[in-house]
Amino acid sequence: MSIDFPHAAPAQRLTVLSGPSGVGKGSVKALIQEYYPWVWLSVSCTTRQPRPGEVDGADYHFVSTDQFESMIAAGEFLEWASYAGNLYGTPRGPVEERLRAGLPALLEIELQGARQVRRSMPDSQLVFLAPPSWDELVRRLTGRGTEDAATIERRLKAARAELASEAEFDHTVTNVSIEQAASELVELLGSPAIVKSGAR
Ligand SMILES: Nc1ncnc2c1ncn2[C@@H]1O[C@H](COP(=O)(O)OP(=O)(O)OP(=O)(O)O)[C@@H](O)[C@H]1O
Ligand SMILES: Nc1nc2c(ncn2[C@@H]2O[C@H](COP(=O)(O)O)[C@@H](O)[C@H]2O)c(=O)[nH]1
Repeated sequence: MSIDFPHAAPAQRLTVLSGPSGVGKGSVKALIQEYYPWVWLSVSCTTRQPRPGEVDGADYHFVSTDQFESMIAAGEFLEWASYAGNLYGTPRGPVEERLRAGLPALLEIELQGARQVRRSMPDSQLVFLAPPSWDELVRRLTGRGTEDAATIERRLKAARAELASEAEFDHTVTNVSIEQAASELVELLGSPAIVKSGAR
């Protein structure tokens, strides 16, 4: 069944969540998946090795560098970037399908990718997830315990540039608590779209 109200939800647009490594993007995303299941999240491709507990196809599509490069050549990415020694990209098809159906979509990506989306889809809204302080960011990134010292150093170097880019974003959400940040982000996504037939 398809319902067409005269004042149906406006055409949905893409929302991009970005912010420095360790700020809590993944944590906010996980809470949104659990408590706001109507929010659709893109699953990225990456050449990085899975962390313990990460599931292929759910957290990421873990691919080889050859596979990733073939996807670039075939134009399969909406955006992609090299970040801290690995490649990351958003598969174009699922996002475009979602937006064509008039449903909101959320990407969690780093700064270079956010800039590409801004250029190719100027209608998208860019949300910056900020840490309460630099010291807290360092604490979160090191406390996660998933990267070695050299990788943490690389990510903190990138974080300085990412923090300096905040003014390029449409909105800032400060991640004081995961629940508060998730709720502010969901507010920015707008109310759940009217679900059309066949779309979830
Ligand atoms: N509001 C918060 N308060 C305290 N700790 C937090 C908060 N948000 C996230 N954390 C913790 O900070 C660490 C980093 O969080 P997370 O992995 O979600 O960051 P990220 O932005 O996704 O990082 P990356 O970009 O490197 O993947 C985790 O150990 C997480 O539990
Ligand atoms: N440009 C893109 N960046 C992405 C994508 N998927 C994730 N990311 C970002 O990469 C870093 C590192 O992630 P991690 O899981 O290795 O810690 C982080 O900032 C992610 O937001 C993507 O498809 N494109």
